[in-house]
Amino acid sequence: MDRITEQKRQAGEYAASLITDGMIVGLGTGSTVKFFIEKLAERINREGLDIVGVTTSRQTSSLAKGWGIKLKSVDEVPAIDLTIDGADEVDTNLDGIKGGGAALLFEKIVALNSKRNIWIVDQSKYHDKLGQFPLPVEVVPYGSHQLLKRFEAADMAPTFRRLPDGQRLTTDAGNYIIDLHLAVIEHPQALAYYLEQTIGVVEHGLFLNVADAVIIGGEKLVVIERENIENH
Ligand SMILES: O=C[C@H](O)[C@H](O)[C@H](O)COP(=O)(O)O
Repeated sequence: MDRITEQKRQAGEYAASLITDGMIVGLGTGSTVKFFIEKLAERINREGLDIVGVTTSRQTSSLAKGWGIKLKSVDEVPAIDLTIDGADEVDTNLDGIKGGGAALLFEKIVALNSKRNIWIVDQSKYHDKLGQFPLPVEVVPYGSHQLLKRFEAADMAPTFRRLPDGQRLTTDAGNYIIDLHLAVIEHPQALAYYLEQTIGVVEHGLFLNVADAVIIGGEKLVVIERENIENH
């Protein structure tokens, strides 16, 4: 296992130790969450925990089902106690970019219906400012080429997310993803507002003020709580 994968495993497995009996748990998407789900399934079987999972993608649903985790949709539960999810980039305010796995829309819906959100990442994703990771924007297919031209005109270096065969990727909700190659995002709130006002944009990958804590794998595991951040 390479260093990054090992850090993902470490963060994911630690997150599984935070789940307690009776919880309704949001299950994020991605390679880090995979370690969390595997460890959680192990605990459910070994300790007989009564856990209900709420998934954020088809990929996670099939993974969790494979491990025998009981699942409900976000609309079938009163609220989610805790969601564990990955992130593509996290800054020192615990704001983040998500959607590298194209699951941003359902991830945001699950996150906003969760009492608490914890992200699990490896060290390479923790930066002073966001933007090194291209910002995913989920868009309605109709008019999406016009939207791409609009982002081009705004110097946002947009590209349609494509599958290896060159076809445009379609999300679980049937939309396209446009990735914005911004290099650095100086004003995340303003950018989020601009995208939210843009017709045709369904959702964007800026998750601002969402994570309550971030677990960073590494030689020494680091847990950063939002309430302990200076400018919180
Ligand atoms: O759409 C995908 C999600 O936002 C993932 O949580 C994110 O891409 C991180 O994935 P990974 O743990 O595979 O790096």
